[in-house]
Amino acid sequence: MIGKPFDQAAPIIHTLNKHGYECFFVGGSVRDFQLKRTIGDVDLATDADPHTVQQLFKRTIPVGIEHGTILVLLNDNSYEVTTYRTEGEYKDHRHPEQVFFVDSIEEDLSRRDFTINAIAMDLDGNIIDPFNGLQDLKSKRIQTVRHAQDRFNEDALRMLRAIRFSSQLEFFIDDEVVTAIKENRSLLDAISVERITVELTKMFGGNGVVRALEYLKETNLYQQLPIFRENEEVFSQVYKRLREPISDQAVLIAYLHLMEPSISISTWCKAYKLSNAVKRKATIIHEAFDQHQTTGLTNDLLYQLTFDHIPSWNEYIRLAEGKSYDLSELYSMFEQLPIKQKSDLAINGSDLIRLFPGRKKGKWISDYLSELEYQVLRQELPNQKDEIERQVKTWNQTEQN
Ligand SMILES: Nc1ccn([C@@H]2O[C@H](COP(=O)(O)OP(=O)(O)OP(=O)(O)O)[C@@H](O)[C@H]2O)c(=O)n1
Repeated sequence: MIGKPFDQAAPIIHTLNKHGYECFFVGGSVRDFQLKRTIGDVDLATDADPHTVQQLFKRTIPVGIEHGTILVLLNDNSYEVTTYRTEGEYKDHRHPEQVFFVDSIEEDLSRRDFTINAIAMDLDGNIIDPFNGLQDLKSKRIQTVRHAQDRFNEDALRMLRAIRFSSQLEFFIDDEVVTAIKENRSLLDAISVERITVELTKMFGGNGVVRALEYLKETNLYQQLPIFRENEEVFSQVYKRLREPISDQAVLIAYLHLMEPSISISTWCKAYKLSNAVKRKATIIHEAFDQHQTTGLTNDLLYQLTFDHIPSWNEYIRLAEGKSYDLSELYSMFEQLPIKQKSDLAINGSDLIRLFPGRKKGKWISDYLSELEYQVLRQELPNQKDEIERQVKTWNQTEQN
């Protein structure tokens, strides 16, 4: 028994063991467990071949069967179960031409990127750690498994991953690794923008983002990144001014656009293949800034900022810091809001159902609640239960007439 996410996956290990196979937890979940961080996906490695894994479990999806990975569905969770493997020649610094299944967990661990990601753990919490990843976790060091140059030649994204982990975990990167990034940075050109975007998003959202920017500069890796590549000045602005993590993609894009207004939100979104939803949200945030600067926030924007579009006011305020708005004004605006989150509304879904016993549950409940939040936020309606109930009853009557 080592804790919830692992214990939930225990039946997979038990089943494989019962049939004579090994199976261990590997990768990020083991790393994060050792660091007492929140654990994301739990991945497993086994010596059973992918077809055996498919046969042993009722619900499976062959998500990456050619690389030995089967997704096993268990209760409400899913787990990647990958057969021990090494990777053959890489033809393009992205994908191994072929993978070879191997017999031991140690060999499997030896193909992984960093020592801190090359630790395996069993159900009792026993560790297999041939590359001293635990020691590196203690010394907060990012070091590749064996030679950095080889690791980056296999998958160039690992250069960005090193810097992303330095941000998320607030670790330093080993000198040999920094040098290898400097020397091999052009390999990143082979990597798809989508994969780069995933890493950059995690990097900018990490507590060590300032340190990550230092590494991007020291290694010149930023020169391989869309837009920064062609606009050195944009990178120097961000490098000089960004002091806090920004975890939301839209806030980040709005921020980058603020740094250099001549590069539009849609240019950023196109270059990093971000969705239209991110683009819309970034545009709203930007409008909020502009309006705030000239006329103060309108009620509509205030509503959007509070409930729909900004994950937290703190990020908005941080963004404003970059433009030196009067922050005390923003704070006091927030303090004065009659409701600061949805649950502050004096009425909830159950109250609405109780008010209209004959009415079937449905979308009308969330529609009513949204409209009420909006009116209360705009101070058109006081946040008092009796007043709100009176208002709702009038809507109901109008609908019935
Ligand atoms: N380019 C890569 C990507 C992944 N891995 C290995 O595959 C594991 C799982 O990768 P992934 O899920 O991408 O990252 P995590 O390390 O799990 O980190 P996170 O979940 O925080 O993104 C890593 O720990 C590492 O052992 C690797 O060696 N090289």
